Amino acid sequence: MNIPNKVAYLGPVGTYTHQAALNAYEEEGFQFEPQVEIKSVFDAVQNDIAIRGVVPVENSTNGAVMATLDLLADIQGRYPDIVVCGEVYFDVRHCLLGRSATRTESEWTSGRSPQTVNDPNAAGPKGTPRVSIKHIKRLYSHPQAWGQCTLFLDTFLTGVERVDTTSTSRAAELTASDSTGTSAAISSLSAAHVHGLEILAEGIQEKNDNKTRFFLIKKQNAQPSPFARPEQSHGTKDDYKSLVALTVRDRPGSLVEALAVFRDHDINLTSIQTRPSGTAPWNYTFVIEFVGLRAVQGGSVNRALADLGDVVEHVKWLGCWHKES
Ligand SMILES: O=C(O)C(=O)C[C@]1(C(=O)O)C=C[C@@H](O)C=C1
Repeated sequence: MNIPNKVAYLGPVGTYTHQAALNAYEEEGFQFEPQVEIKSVFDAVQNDIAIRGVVPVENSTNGAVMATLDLLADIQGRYPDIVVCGEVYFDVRHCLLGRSATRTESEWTSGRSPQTVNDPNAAGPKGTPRVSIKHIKRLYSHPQAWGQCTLFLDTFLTGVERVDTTSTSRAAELTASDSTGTSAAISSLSAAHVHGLEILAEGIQEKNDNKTRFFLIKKQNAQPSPFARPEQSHGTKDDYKSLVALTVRDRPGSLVEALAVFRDHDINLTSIQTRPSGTAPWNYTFVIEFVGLRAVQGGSVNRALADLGDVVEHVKWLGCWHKES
């Protein structure tokens, strides 16, 4: 029998999402399938190519990952079955990866590492380049990473062209393919190894406690997988979080009415993100996360969902999961 056991993640190998996916599922015998963009992870899960997906949703320094919120809110109805079934927090420690100016072209192509890479004494103060980076003319990274490294970029790489990439590991891949050695990527230690790049600077993110939260997604009502741990088998309802996306009617007080439903059912909200709904200019979708577990029948979450149905224009259930912090 062909048992689906694939986990789709934002690739290529070496992204932070890949590392989060390994943390979540490595022990369970899954196969890991890199995807080019966050949307492709949703496509793979919706189309049964993968049984689980892993996507970034929020960074502690730079805020929400808009692409993920928009795909979850799914205004075009392309992902009707996708729900969140878990979360993973991952410490994000960015590096500047590239080639040092002192290396000759033949050293770059032979893959020989210069001393700076493995020399523990080579690192200067936190975030300071280990070698001269004056030769860097182009920087690649995922847009989320720019906002996590503002101080480093403003201090050492001001005025250098920035090119957005679909992920930080893709940024490292593009840097590795630049034979002039004048490109650099903001990426991970793991991507440095995967793409054979030097670590020009390490720990260049603004905050020491920089973390990204990732969502684990699946299809609602998917058959339980023999590979996945049961997701809702432990703790009380306060150990779970739930997610909905809603649009309210265009009239005074409509958002207040929606929020009052959560209060009336004693439900504690943990975040509200606002996104353009896509239906008309200045019309918004609210992605709302709260403490609570949705029971099969009854319970405060089901009662709140029923009441929300009476006061909002549209509400989409987006899943519940055991909270990890
Ligand atoms: O590009 C990666 O490596 C990713 O996994 C994506 C992502 C994100 O979108 O937030 C994940 C962690 C970091 O915050 C930067 C980028």
